[in-house]
Amino acid sequence: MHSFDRMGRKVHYRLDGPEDAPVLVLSNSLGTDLRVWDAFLAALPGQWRVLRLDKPGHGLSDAPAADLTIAELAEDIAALCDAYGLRDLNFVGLSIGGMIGQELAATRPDLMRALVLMDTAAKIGTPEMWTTRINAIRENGIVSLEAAILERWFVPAFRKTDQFALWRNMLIRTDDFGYTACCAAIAAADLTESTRALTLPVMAMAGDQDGSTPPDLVRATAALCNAEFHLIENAGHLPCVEHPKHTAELIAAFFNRI
Ligand SMILES: O=C(O)CC1=CCC(=O)O1
Repeated sequence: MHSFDRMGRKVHYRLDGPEDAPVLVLSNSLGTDLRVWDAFLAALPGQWRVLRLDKPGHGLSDAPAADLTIAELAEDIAALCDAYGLRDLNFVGLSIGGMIGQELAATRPDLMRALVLMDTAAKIGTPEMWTTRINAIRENGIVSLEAAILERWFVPAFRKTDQFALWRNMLIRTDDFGYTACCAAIAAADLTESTRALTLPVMAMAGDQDGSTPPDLVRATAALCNAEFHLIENAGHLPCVEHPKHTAELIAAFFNRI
């Protein structure tokens, strides 16, 4: 368990695996912490030096003092990579984590080797949609939206498993301000032009039942940067949780092939 200081707030991160292994960076979605990758990592073929971190107000990281931007969230990762001398990143970004990956690929191409966009897009939703969500959370807390969020995250069969209650706990224990600060970052971001200009290898995937970033939205972002696209069947917004083995094998094969 480690932390580093960024603009007066502590960022929780983990760096695991052999120092000489290829570097894998895993960037989480809104309302999840770095445990969203646990089953995926257990199923991942090969050896990797794995960096994971909690966004502000998520997991064990301090909440931010103000709204965030995707650029600031990307700088958190870049600062950590610079501090450790991590280069040639194989980056997997889930949802807002994928926006952070697109931003990093555009602004710090010296760091990046390849990018996987998991259930994400160059632009997610509309500013009005995010403002509605932010206001609802400010008034009534994240608990007031949990049912709708969890329906987008998981398919009905997964919502009947024992695990489901634990993922719900992760979501509702997210700091309300940390969550809305990240919503504000998504609301303000349109990465279409910078993603269109990317030249690194990109693979995209989406759960067939993802209610947050539906397959057609992810396909459209994949088309911007000539990414191959994979549809994950019987999956919602978090296919690394619902199908850890399948997604881990697809991603390892991509990083090993390019
Ligand atoms: O709709 C949700 O809550 C899921 C989501 C959208 C962006 C993100 O990171 O997660």
